Amino acid sequence: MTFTWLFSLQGIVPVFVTGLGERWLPLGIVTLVTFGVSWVIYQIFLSPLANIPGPFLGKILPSIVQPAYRNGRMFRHSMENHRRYGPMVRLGCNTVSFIDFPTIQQIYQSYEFIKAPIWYQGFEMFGEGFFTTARADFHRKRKRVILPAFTLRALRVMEKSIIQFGPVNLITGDPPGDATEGAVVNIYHTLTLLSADVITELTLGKSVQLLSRGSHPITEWFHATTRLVVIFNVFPFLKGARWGFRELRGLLQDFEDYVSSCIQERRQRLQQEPPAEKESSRGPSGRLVPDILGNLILSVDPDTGEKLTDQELKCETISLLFGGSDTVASTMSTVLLQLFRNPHVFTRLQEEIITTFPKTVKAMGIDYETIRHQIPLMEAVISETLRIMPSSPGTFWRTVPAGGRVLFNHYLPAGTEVGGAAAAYHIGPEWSDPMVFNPDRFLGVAGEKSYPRVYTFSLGPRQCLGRALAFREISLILVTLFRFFEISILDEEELNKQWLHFVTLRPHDKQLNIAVKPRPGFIV
Ligand code: HEM
Repeated sequence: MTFTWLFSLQGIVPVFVTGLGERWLPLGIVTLVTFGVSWVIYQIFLSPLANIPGPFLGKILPSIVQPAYRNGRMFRHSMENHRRYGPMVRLGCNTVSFIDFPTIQQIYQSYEFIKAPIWYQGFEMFGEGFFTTARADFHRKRKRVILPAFTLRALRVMEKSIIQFGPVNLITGDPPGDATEGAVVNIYHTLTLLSADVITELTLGKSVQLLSRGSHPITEWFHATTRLVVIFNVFPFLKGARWGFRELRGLLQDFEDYVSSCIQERRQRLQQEPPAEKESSRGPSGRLVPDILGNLILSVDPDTGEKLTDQELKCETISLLFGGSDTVASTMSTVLLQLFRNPHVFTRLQEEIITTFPKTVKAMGIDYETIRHQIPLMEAVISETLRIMPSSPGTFWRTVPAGGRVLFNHYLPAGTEVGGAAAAYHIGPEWSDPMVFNPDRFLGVAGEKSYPRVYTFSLGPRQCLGRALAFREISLILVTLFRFFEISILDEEELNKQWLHFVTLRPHDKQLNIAVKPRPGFIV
C-alpha cells in the first residue's frame, strides 16, 4: 500500500491518497484538481453566500483552516475586512461575520442560533458542559445549578479569597512585592500567574500559588488541553480514538485526576467547615462558601433537587478554569497598556484611588464596594479598554437554525456560521470617536447608553457568566497595584508592540515590561 501526501491546506487538512498504485496516481491528481476547481467555482459563483462581499481566501476556505487563525491575527484580519467590505463579510466559505448591532442582537438574544460545533466540540472531551452545549434545555437546567455560585451575595462571600490570592499575593509576591526602586517587572507575566492563583483557589478550592512557587504542572496541562481542543475542533472523530497524541492525552489524564482529587478534598472539607453565610432566598442548601467549587458542590437544582455529579463537577470546573484565567490576565494587561497610552486618564485614576484610600496600609483594607461607589472611573476604564481592545476579540460563532434566516437583509441557509466580530464592532460606526480612549463614555448618563451596546462578554442567554467576578477581581488587583506602587512603562516600544490573538489577546513576546517603585508606608 502506498501513501502519497498530495497537498495540505496550511498543514491542517492533509489529504492522503491511499492504496493507489503508481499507475493510478495521475488519475487521482486529475480527480482532485477537478474537485478543487469545481469547489472554487461553486463557492464563488453558485453558493447561496456567493453575493456576500469578502476576501478571496475567505470565499473558498473554511474559516477554521485559514492562516490568520494560526498566526494570531484573526481579529485584525476580521477588522481589516470589515473596514474594506462593510458590516457584513464572508470570512469563510460557510462563515459570515457582522458588525451591525441589531444583527448581533438577533443572533445572540435567544437560544435560536446555537453555538457552532466546530468551535466548541473539542472542549467536549470533558463531556457536555455549560460552556460547550448546543442544547438550550441542557443549558437552562445546568444554569439553575451553576448560577447561585455567581450571584452578588456569593461573590461578596468570595471576596476575601479573591483579595488573599489576588491583591495580597501581588504585594507580597516576587515581583513586584520585593521590588526595589526602579525595578523592572514583566507585569504581563505577573498578572498571568496572579489570575491563575485566584481562579484555582475559586474553582479548585486550593490555589496553585504560581506567583510564589514559580511553577506547577497546571501550566503544562493547560497547554496540552488547549492543543487538543484545537485538534479535536478540526478533527472531532479523533476524540474517541485510542491512538495518537499519547503525550498530550497523558497530560490531560493527569489534569483530570488532579481536578477530581481537588473535588474530593473540597467535599471532605465542606463537611467539616461551618457555613460562611446563610442565604435565605435560594436553594435548599442555602449555604454559601468562599469559593466557586464549594458552592457548586453544595448547589441543588431548585426544580428537581438534583446535585452535580463528580463527572459534571469536573467538566464545569475545567471550563471555568479556562474561562476565568487568561481572559482576566489579558484584560488587566490591556488596561495597563491603555493607561500608559493615556497618561491623563492614568493620573486622574491614581488620584481618585489615593484620595479614596488615603490611609490604607494593607491590601485587605481595599474592598470592592468602596471601589465601585467611590471610584467609578476604575470600572469605566476596564469597560473602555474592553471596548477598544477586547481581551476576547474574536467572534463567538453560532449556526443558522433549520429553515435558514434573513440577517441584514440577506437570506442565509441553515448551517451557515454567523457571529458578531467583537473587535471590529467596538471600533465601528456604532461608537462616536471610536479610536479615542474615553472612559467617560461609561460614566453617568452616557454609561447608561453605552453599557447595553457592549458585546465584549457576548449577549443574551449565553453571555459570560463570570462578568461580575471579572470586574471585582480586576478592580481589586489594579487598585491595589496603583495604591501601593508607582509604575511607569519601560519604553515607547512596549506601548507599540504587536498583540496577538489566540483565544485571548497577549503581547507577541509575552512581555509588558514596567518600572515599579513601592510607594512609602504600606504593610505587607
Ligand atoms: C474580562 C474577563 C472575561 C471576558 C472578556 C469574558 C468573555 C466571555 C465571552 C465573550 C463569552 C462568550 C463566549 C462564547 O459564546 O463563545 C464568555 C462566556 C463564558 N464565560 Fe467569560 N469572560 C471573562 C471572564 C470570565 C470569568 C472570570 C469566568 C468565571 C470564572 C467566566 C465564565 C464564563 C462562562 C461559564 C461562559 C459560558 C456562558 C454560557 O455559555 O452560557 N468568564 N465569556
